[in-house]
Amino acid sequence: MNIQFNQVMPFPLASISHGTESIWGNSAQLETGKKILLNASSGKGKSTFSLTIFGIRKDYDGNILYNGRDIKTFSVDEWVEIRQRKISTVFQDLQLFHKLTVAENLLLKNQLTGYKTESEIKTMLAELEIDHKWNDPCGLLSMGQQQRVAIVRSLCQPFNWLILDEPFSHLDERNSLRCLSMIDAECTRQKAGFVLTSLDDDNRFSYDYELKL
Ligand SMILES: Nc1ncnc2c1ncn2[C@@H]1O[C@H](COP(=O)(O)OP(=O)(O)OP(=O)(O)O)[C@@H](O)[C@H]1O
Repeated sequence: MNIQFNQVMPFPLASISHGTESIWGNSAQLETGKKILLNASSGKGKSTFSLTIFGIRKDYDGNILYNGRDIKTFSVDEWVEIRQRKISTVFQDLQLFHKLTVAENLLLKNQLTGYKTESEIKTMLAELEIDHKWNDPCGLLSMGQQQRVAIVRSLCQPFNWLILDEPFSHLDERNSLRCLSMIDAECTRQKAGFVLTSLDDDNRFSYDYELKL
């Protein structure tokens, strides 16, 4: 699924200056299957980008097209289908249910499409060294552990695009690399692309290209 940004300018960002390379106010293409770094300093709109592309924020001029269709024209049912099968996300606030256990958070998501088996989900947790938290409420996990749960949850569905908003901000280098490798493997398996937003350049991975805000 191609995603096209045409002269998109979120209202809160209209009054600050953006470089000629910025997505904001220009044209930009997210090409099917590409692995993209979106690098921008604090306050330039990384979270705004993630919420806008997912149809949660609509306060912008210009338009965003999925395969040529303006996302502002999608019905509620179409958004349900897109969010279950086309685009997966890890937002900065993670959006985990704090009172539910790790198992409940993951299985609740997974049962929408039955994409993974329980054993596959446990294997992913084990690879990220949080399988021992299976029965613990998410609210009692450290922020880095919660980030890892949210990353695993984002992989428990089919998708064409994975949007990750600063997903490693609480993770050490070793865990960041493990997560990156898991994300890369799942995207490759699904022939999907991802956009990973970051405050800095990231030389740990060979991204297909970089976008700026
Ligand atoms: N819902 C909103 N209504 C009005 N202004 C907003 C809204 N959300 C964000 N902003 C403003 O838009 C600008 C960009 O915010 P955003 O959170 O997208 O930046 P960011 O690049 O993700 O920042 P950080 O790296 O610090 O997380 C900020 O000035 C913020 O105050």
